[in-house]
Amino acid sequence: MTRFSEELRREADPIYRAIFDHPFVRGIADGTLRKEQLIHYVKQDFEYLNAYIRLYGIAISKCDSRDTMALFNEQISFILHSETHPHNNFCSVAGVSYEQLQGYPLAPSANHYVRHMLSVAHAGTLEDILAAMLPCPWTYTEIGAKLLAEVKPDRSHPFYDWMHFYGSFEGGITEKMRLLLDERAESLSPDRKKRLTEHFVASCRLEYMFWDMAYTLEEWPVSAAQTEGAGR
Ligand SMILES: Cc1ncc(CN)c(N)n1
Repeated sequence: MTRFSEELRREADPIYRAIFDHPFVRGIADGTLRKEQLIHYVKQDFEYLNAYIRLYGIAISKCDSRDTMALFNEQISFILHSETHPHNNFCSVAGVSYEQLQGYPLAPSANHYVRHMLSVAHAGTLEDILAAMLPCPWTYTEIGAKLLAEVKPDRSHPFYDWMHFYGSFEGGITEKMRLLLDERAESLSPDRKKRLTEHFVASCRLEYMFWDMAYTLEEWPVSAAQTEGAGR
């Protein structure tokens, strides 16, 4: 029997392929990204990952098993203590400190992505949350694996650390989230599965837009009079 998550992946395949071909991802492969693009990405991704930690918090509040609570708790630690490495890789190539890039407001596409996941999480069940959160690790796992296989970077490549970090995700959190979702999807109606597919596809589209936002240095077209706070 085809896994439900396999059906999701198939549905979103054109979006995955567009992400692999996106100029930001190609720029990681060939090391040609500009300093401003790396800086914009890190500013936005720092806030995005803060929101992702909050999503795990909401997911924990909707869990019925200790094992799943423990998994989400571990993932919060992973973001706090390990997912800083790829950010530090971009910062060192851009020649800026990580601390300088923290606390900025979310740009339109990043804001859209975060709002999408948070609204699904607040209104939905654990399977709604898993469907909306899954493209985050899944697309990066595939990008990392593809870039490692294609570029075979040596230590002199500026994004060696980034590629190795995400290229070694395989079988980790993506597979664990898929198993949780597949297990729960077995008892769901076709209408509920359709809804989960919509959450998943929307997050895949927003992954694409996040790369585009970083590449084009997307900002709000008009600024506000007051100093804006972080992307909460
Ligand atoms: C936008 C985004 N998507 C996914 C990942 C990988 N956790 C990330 N750091 N940022």
